[in-house]
Amino acid sequence: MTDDNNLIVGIAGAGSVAFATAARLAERGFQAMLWSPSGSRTKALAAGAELVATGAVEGRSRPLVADSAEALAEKSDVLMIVVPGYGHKAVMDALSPHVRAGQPVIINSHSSLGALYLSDKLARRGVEAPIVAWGTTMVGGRQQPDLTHVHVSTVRKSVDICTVPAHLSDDGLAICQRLFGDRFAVRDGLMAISLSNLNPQNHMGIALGNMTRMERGETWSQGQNVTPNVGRLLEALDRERLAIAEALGLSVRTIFEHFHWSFHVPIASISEMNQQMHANGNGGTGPATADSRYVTEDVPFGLVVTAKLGQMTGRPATLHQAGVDVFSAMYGRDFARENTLLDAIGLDGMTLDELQEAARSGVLPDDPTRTGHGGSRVSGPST
Ligand SMILES: NC(=O)C1=CN([C@@H]2O[C@H](COP(=O)(O)OP(=O)(O)OC[C@H]3O[C@@H](n4cnc5c(N)ncnc54)[C@H](OP(=O)(O)O)[C@@H]3O)[C@@H](O)[C@H]2O)C=CC1
Ligand SMILES: CC(C)(CO)C(=O)C(=O)O
Repeated sequence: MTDDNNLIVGIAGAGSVAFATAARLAERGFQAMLWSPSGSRTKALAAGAELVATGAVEGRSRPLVADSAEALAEKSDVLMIVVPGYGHKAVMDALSPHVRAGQPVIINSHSSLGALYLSDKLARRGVEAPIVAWGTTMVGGRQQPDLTHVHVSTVRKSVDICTVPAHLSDDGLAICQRLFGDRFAVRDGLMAISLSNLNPQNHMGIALGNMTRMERGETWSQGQNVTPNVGRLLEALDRERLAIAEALGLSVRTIFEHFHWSFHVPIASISEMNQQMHANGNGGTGPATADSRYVTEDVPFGLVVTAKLGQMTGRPATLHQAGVDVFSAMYGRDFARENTLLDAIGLDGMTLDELQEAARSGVLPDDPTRTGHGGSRVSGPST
């Protein structure tokens, strides 16, 4: 790997978090390179415009732009996948033929056991690389319509991570700390990280409580509208997630820790913490459309997974499942069928033991019926 000043971090994605991450990397002295499938959001940057960051990260930088997934992988020392869950499979399919042995890939943030899909694809090429799954993003933010400006709402104090395969954990942690500093909590593997993304449960309560605002395109404060009843729903959803983690013997962050570490407010009830964020000017703005990733990403790629893990561990997540059913009825869609990653890894055909072993090794059990099954695995990783 090259010196810090020459280290290139290739970001697959060009949305809010991709821009905010590029700005944060520049602030820390690293060169970011962006690529996204359509290329539409990187046109201004490719034409020479500076990326301007305001808020929790302030500064101007010049991220490079790659014109293909192949170029991004070839020119980068480290890769980051920074698109919503519904884009993970497509981006992993585009990148995986080009990932080199040992080249770290950070999934920012991890969704739906996607690290397993990617690592199994690499194993089939005989390639082994540290795939680092993050429970949430390091930075939050909103891309502005001119596509040269990002408002960064927060730099989190702590992000939960794990590495697949597990024996590369030290490498995974080292690259994260080198890029972003000492802001990581290593959790006990991919099952823990899969239970550490709180956005699906939080966005479920927020979207249910404010659906008419979203549908009518209103501008509304998200934090202020985590009212006592919405806050209690979020806390109840959290207890379901924690019960699954407990059944698996795993320690994961609580919703109280999440808001404390992410938004720097003292621990209180979830409604009170959100009111404090609002008072601090950091409560965020809720979605102004029903076509929001709070539902279209978080229901199929978040709630569905937690509900399945609840079934597998004998700790039914009835509120999470109710969320899947209620949003499916509201939207006239079957969100349970929209998760392409779970089909591709064949989760429905796996036992809990098989899933836990795959989460450690990064290799899926052989199953020719799986949609992502891509032929024989090459034996032994290449170097
Ligand atoms: N924004 C925030 O503050 C936070 C975000 N997150 C999470 O971070 C992740 C990224 O969020 P954010 O940056 O806000 O999302 P955006 O909607 O801004 O991401 C847009 C990017 O995703 C790409 N994309 C969208 N759909 C697809 C698809 N089907 N296939 C391939 N690529 C696709 C777009 O490609 P193209 O450029 O081609 O249009 C674009 O580059 C999400 O998982 C989100 O839940 C978590 C916490 C906070
Ligand atoms: C809903 C909220 C504020 C908390 O999960 C979030 O979106 C985040 O952590 O970025």
